[in-house]
Amino acid sequence: MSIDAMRRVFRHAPLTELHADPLQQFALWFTEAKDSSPVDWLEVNAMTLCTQGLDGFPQSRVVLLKGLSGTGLQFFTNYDSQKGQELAADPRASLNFYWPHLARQVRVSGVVQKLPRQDSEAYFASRPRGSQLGAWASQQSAPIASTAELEQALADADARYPGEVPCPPHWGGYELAPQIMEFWAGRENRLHHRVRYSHDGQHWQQQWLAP
Ligand SMILES: Cc1cc2nc3c(=O)[nH]c(=O)nc-3n(C[C@H](O)[C@H](O)[C@H](O)COP(=O)(O)O)c2cc1C
Ligand SMILES: Cc1ncc(COP(=O)(O)O)c(C=O)c1O
Repeated sequence: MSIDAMRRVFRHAPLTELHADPLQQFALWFTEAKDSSPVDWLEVNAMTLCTQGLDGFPQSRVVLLKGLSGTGLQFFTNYDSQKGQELAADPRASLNFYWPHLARQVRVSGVVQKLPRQDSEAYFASRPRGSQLGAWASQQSAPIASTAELEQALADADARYPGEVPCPPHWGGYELAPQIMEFWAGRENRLHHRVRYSHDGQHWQQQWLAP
């Protein structure tokens, strides 16, 4: 099939009975996405994180949602990475989830803050040893001469930490506290349902948008 002929007709559930709190609405949709996933390789917690590049160009990449609190969405990364440097310069960011099996999209924008150190350390301690060593071995986003360099750095970290692997100081989590969240449900004739929540400083307001 040619690229231009590729399209799906969405016949999924309409948007109804939205929770007053968008993070609670998100939790409901996330559970549905997880529980209805048709294949085990679909990472329903994968989300596109968009930041403002230091040169002004938007930058995006996929990260994994690793926690949901009453105040925001959490992910973990290298604080010295490109995204880490961008978030240090401008903490405003957006997240996007697309769950194709439900024809649902969630769009979030807000401000990130680093998680408390003990939360990052606790999450790091739960990761497999190989991933922990990888966090020491990789200066994420820095140029490298070859992948052999990475393998050597992994072996060095393995030798340095024969027991427990500590959380690198440059590694940890962020929480994005939403200011705007949009819930999108794919519908027939491209007349999708969209509801945008925005926070007026005190309350969440809901607004339907044209698709
Ligand atoms: C499915 C998937 C999940 C990923 N999850 C993470 C993650 O949680 N944290 C992370 O640092 N990188 C993750 N990555 C790698 C990032 O997409 C990205 O390549 C890396 O963080 C470097 O981005 P940066 O140079 O913009 O900082 C993931 C990639 C994919 C495809
Ligand atoms: C480089 C990197 N860091 C962190 C993560 C977050 O996931 P985990 O903590 O499960 O490895 C990922 C996931 O793909 C990743 O690629």
